[in-house]
Amino acid sequence: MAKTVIIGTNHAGLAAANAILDNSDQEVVMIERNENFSYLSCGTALWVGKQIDGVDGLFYTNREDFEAKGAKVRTQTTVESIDFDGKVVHAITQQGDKVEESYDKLVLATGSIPISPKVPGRELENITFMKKYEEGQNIDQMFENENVKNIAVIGAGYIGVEMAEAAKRRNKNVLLFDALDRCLPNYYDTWFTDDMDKNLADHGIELHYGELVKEYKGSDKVEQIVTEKGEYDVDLVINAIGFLPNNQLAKDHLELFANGAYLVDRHQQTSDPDVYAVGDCATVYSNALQGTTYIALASNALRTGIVAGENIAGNPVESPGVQGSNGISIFGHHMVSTGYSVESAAKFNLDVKYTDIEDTQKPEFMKENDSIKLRIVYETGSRRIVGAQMSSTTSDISMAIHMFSLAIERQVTIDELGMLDLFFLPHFNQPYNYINKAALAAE
Ligand SMILES: Cc1cc2nc3c(=O)[nH]c(=O)nc-3n(C[C@H](O)[C@H](O)[C@H](O)COP(=O)(O)OP(=O)(O)OC[C@H]3O[C@@H](n4cnc5c(N)ncnc54)[C@H](O)[C@@H]3O)c2cc1C
Ligand SMILES: NC(=O)C1=CN([C@@H]2O[C@H](COP(=O)(O)OP(=O)(O)OC[C@H]3O[C@@H](n4cnc5c(N)ncnc54)[C@H](O)[C@@H]3O)[C@@H](O)[C@H]2O)C=CC1
Repeated sequence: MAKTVIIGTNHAGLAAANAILDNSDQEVVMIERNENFSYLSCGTALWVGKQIDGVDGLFYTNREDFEAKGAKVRTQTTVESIDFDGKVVHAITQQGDKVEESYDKLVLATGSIPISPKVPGRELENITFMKKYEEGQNIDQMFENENVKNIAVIGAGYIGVEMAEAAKRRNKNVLLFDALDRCLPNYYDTWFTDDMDKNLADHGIELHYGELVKEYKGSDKVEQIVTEKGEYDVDLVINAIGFLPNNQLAKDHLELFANGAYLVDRHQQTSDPDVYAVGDCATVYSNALQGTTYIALASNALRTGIVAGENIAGNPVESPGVQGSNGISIFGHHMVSTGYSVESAAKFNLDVKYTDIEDTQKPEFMKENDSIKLRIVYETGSRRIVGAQMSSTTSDISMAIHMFSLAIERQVTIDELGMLDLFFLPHFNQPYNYINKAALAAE
């Protein structure tokens, strides 16, 4: 019987395991360093910000679910090395016992690692990342402590903005830092981030943009951070300046992308045909870019896991590629985006134009009505849609961004979108939907 070993059993590894176990009778061995399975870190800010009742719902499966399907599950076991010629994985348990597993196919699902700022004083206590469940527990306890008053969040990306909101909801003084001059610069244009920055400031979060941390000071625990512009008293620092792929085990054996991610094809196969890579440790194919890139998202982890698992199970499945669709909701202000913003398109050398609309969602006579901002980004020559960004106080916009994701995948042009049949009912939208209106107004 063919045997597959999966290293790392968070979202990507679990999706791959399910796909193999559900579609074949292969032997599957799952190896995971942590004790827990399937921690949805995306719910951390909701949990530590006390918007949901506790952490329990943030785990969606457990080892028993996989053992019931016939998998051998090794938790609290760390893979130390892989013999790619002999096809053997070498691991060590928490008790120090050496473990070996041979394989026919190997799935690398080792995820990502938060980037560590190389700043003096980084070894001090009360400086943390926010990725693992244990880090969430630690932050939750720190928030509970009344002596912990001042929180510095470094990086105003997705994790940083969400953690800033969570800390504020726990009545802390929050200082949010970013190297660039605004929040969420990787996902949205200024037209959107200006609103989010106002939202953050209106809720009492101190914004320190364009301000790099140079040093952490303190005796045992961090007490101050020093930037180019000043010195601030802090009791807790949360570092959130991005992820790097965790390529430790195979970086010397496999072909890598520019940032070190395992380079994979549309079947999730690496440069070694018996080795697949999925989730945050691997590249993705971007339909907006029409090329390979790196986007660390749980949604990508799940889909890439399924693709690898199906292929290993014997069903040749090709990934349709991704758009990097994402969303954020802070103090009731929702923003969603897919593909590229105008700024990020420039970084990837895409020549684009854009069309904007600011409108109410429904006809004016409707009582409950939210305003909506929409920007559609399209390629100058081909006119295919390569991105969209939306913001509103209604979460309905999330459904619209899904349509833009499909439009990018299917290479729909801005002109085709203008005449797209979008229904009208006052409860939902206007006779001329804002999407049609924006597309028709395109240059
Ligand atoms: C706070 C936070 C909020 C987020 N919110 C969202 C969101 O709202 N939406 C979204 O799409 N994405 C979100 N993300 C990103 C998302 O969590 C990641 O993209 C996703 O976890 C990637 O899944 P993965 O399985 O590829 O990797 P990981 O989740 O990194 O899991 C990798 C696993 O491999 C194990 N492992 C690594 N090396 C070894 C080894 N040598 N031996 C054994 N085991 C090993 C690790 O212990 C880990 O369990 C968020 C991330 C964070 C941190
Ligand atoms: N809602 C969602 O979909 C969420 C997704 N995620 C994903 O998890 C991954 C990691 O998230 P983040 O760490 O927030 O990365 P990020 O890429 O979203 O943001 C990192 C931020 O740090 C800033 N930065 C970089 N170096 C810096 C430095 N030295 N000093 C100060 N600022 C610096 C960048 O300008 C950027 O704004 C991302 O891929 C993200 O998309 C995370 C949370 C929520």
